[in-house]
Amino acid sequence: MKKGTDRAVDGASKGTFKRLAAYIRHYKTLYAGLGIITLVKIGLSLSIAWFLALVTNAAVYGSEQSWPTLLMIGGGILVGEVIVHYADQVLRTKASASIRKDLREDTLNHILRLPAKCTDKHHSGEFLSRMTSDNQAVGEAMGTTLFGLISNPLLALGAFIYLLTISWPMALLCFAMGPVMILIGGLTGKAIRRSAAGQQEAIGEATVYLQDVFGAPSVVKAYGMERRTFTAFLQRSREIFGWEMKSARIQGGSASASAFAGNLMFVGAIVAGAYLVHIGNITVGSMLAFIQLMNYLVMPFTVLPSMWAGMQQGLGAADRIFKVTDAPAETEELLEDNAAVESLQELRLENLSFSYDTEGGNETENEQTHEGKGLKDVTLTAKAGETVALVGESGGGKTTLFKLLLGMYPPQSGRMLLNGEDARQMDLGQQRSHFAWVPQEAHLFSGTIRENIADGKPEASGQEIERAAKMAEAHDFILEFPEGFDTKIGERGARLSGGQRQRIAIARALLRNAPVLLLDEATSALDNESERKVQQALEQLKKGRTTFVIAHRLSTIQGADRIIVMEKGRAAETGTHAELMTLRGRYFDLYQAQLRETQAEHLDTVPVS
Ligand SMILES: Nc1ncnc2c1ncn2[C@@H]1O[C@H](COP(=O)(O)OP(=O)(O)OP(=O)(O)O)[C@@H](O)[C@H]1O
Repeated sequence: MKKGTDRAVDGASKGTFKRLAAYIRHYKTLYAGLGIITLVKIGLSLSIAWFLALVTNAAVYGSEQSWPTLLMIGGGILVGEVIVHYADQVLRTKASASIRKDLREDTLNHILRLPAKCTDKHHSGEFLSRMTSDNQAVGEAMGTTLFGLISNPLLALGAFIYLLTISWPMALLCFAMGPVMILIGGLTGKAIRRSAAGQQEAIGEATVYLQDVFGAPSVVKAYGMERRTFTAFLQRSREIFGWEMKSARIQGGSASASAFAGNLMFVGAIVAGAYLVHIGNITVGSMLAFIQLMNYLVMPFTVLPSMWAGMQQGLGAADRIFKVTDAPAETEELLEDNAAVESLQELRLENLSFSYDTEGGNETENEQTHEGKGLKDVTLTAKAGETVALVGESGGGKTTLFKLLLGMYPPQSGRMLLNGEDARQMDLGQQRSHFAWVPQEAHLFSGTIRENIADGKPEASGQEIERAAKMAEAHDFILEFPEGFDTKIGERGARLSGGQRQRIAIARALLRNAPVLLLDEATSALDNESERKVQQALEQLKKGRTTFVIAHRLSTIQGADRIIVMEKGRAAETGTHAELMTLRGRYFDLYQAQLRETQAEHLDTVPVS
């Protein structure tokens, strides 16, 4: 048993229930209706015992009730049962589904507003589990389980009161079995809760693992990872099985102990009832009613432990959901669609500094060990239409600079000025409306090509989308698909080539038409023809815009207005290609190294005749 699981179970507190009660309050009428139906259901159950006594006494002793009256009462009870069961089932499901819907929507609303510092740390599978299996568990707890927990004790109480009217010593004797049942439930309840939580955790881990595997089937195949993947999953699958068996054994033990106690009581009641009839203390009808009522008294105690476990499981799931929704969000509300601003004369960074380690909250430990994880004192100015190239070693901080420009992380010191206005004075949507970002991986969404391009500007007309596709050199290949712009591209664009995906991403950025373009160049991964097309598309995109480009091939950025060599988060060198070559520093070394590589490649490809 993992400690985390213990905490998750014990953490399912009154506070959690209070928070869920706030959701219930939105459906006061529905829950009040369900309360009434529960009472009617209990009344109907008890009336069956009463009816049993009436019919038996009519048969044995000939009572005042005529047979037609008895038939009408029986029919009435039956019709009532049908109506009440239907309403109960539908309304309980409605209650569950309503809570699940609200919670699901609130959870997504919050996840979408979480800052990058939080989303970077969590696996997307964890968020998915909160939205699906945990959501399901909470819904069940707040519907069927909650009303089961209310109606069963009420039914037992009703049966007890009725029993008192038949024979109070017997009623008290039966009720004395209650604590035995509660003891059995208490002994097993916690174990059931723990194994259920362990099971949920194991399922969560397996889901996260499978999500990674299913997300990259080609890598699994290319690296021959099938067996390893299968073996790794077997372990997880068997862990789930182990927890399930543990639950089954505990629940089996609990059920058989409860059944034994229940049967003992049942047999005892029949014998005692028969004796009371024999000595003329009660009628035969009362004895049958007594036996039926005893069922109502015993049954709740047998089902309550597993219902209580279900409630704890639901509260544990709610706790996990609330942990996500309690994480501070970066905005109060979901941002509006942030249409791009029209122009930007100047973007200026002044001594911008940022560290992932201090952002994570463990500054002292990491300050010496992870020097350079972030940005330090970056200062630069980019005017409208200028191109600033970021080059340098892997891990130098180039992507981090993009993240800060986009407001994914706040700078810890220094500032960013957009047309002289401090970005800290703007809301995040406003800040982001200055940028169009072409990430290294295209990050397309399932849906059609049209929908993906339109993500750049949701209200764009068909013509605008086609124009963007033409400028991005994507129009021709799009029309080669039978369904053209309405082609579904598959999960993350699986039906497109790498170059095609990038050109769609470029078309998306073109359509956005923002004054600053952030380009994480990934052309090195493409073949020459694709690269040429993507480069052409990029040239279109850069026209008239301020462009920040992360360049891996120095040959593509020689015309840049400014080249910045990033090293350990600092701008180690800044200048034009010519200036930096004259400087004979890091850029010069990088350039020479790439030149040698290119020449070696060229020599390798010259045919030997
Ligand atoms: N979310 C994160 N949390 C903690 N550290 C991070 C995070 N993202 C990046 N880093 C670290 O910050 C440093 C700078 O990373 P960054 O992605 O900016 O480098 P880069 O210059 O873009 O590298 P590359 O050229 O390889 O893409 C690296 O040491 C990296 O490990």
